[in-house]
Amino acid sequence: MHVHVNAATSVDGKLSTHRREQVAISGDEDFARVDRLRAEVDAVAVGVGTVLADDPSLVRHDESHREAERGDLPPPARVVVDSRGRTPLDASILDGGPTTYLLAADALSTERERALSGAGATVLRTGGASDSDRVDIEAGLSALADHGVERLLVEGGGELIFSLFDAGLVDRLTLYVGSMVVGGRDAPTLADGAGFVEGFPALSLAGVEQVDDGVLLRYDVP
Ligand SMILES: NC(=O)c1ccc[n+]([C@@H]2O[C@H](COP(=O)([O-])OP(=O)(O)OC[C@H]3O[C@@H](n4cnc5c(N)ncnc54)[C@H](OP(=O)(O)O)[C@@H]3O)[C@@H](O)[C@H]2O)c1
Ligand SMILES: Nc1nc(=O)c(N)c(NC[C@H](O)[C@H](O)[C@H](O)COP(=O)(O)O)[nH]1
Repeated sequence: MHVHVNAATSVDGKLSTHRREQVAISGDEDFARVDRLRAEVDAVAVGVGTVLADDPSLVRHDESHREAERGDLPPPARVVVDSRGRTPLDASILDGGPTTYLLAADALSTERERALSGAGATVLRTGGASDSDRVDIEAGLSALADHGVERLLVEGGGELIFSLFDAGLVDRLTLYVGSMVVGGRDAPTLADGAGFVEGFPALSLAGVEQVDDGVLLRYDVP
């Protein structure tokens, strides 16, 4: 599976405020670029932290490119990495649009699984990671591959992005750096989790361009 991570940070590397409230870091041009990226993939994923903070729908907003970019392909599926089923039953991601896969661990109760399935989620239990109750991310991506997902766009947040780097599963990173300072030692950053102390993932810079009043950085991950 090809995994493309896309996110937007402030110049000080923050994804949002210390209150974990969504900040529009991208401008119109960058949000339109993300919309086009969604057209190139089979599924768009976030962690449940992002669902709880931002309530994204992860659908394409501008369908005008769809014919040229996706042909007859169905709209991209949505994915939430959500060990215990914390996704609210009325979340926008469960709006009855494209398929929404919920990658869950053993910590998901059968009662909550039933409720989420009833609300429209396709629950894929992938077991727990060996060191936590969380979703085993490698097993989760394999389960998605079994459902035909070959190209995955991950839109955050920092916990999920760290786990993907930690597991060596990121193929490409596009990072929009908006010209603002958010600050806050507890504000989410591009890669949170436990952090690395050695074996830092090395990226290969593949492009730099100005978008809106910020900078778009493109990296390949060798
Ligand atoms: N600027 C941007 O581009 C951007 C993009 C996205 C989000 N955001 C911001 O980022 C914040 C949310 O980020 P976040 O880091 O808190 O949340 P996140 O990465 O979206 O979700 C993290 C949660 O996913 C679940 N999870 C399950 N298995 C996991 C695994 N193997 N690895 C990592 N997580 C796993 C965990 O909850 P359980 O243990 O309950 O399963 C974990 O707490 C919000 O403030 C949002 O506004 C900004
Ligand atoms: N590219 C980008 N720039 C930002 O400034 C920002 N705050 C996000 N945040 C990611 C957000 O949490 C969601 O993943 C979707 O970008 C919103 O999804 P909708 O289109 O509302 O469904 N993403």
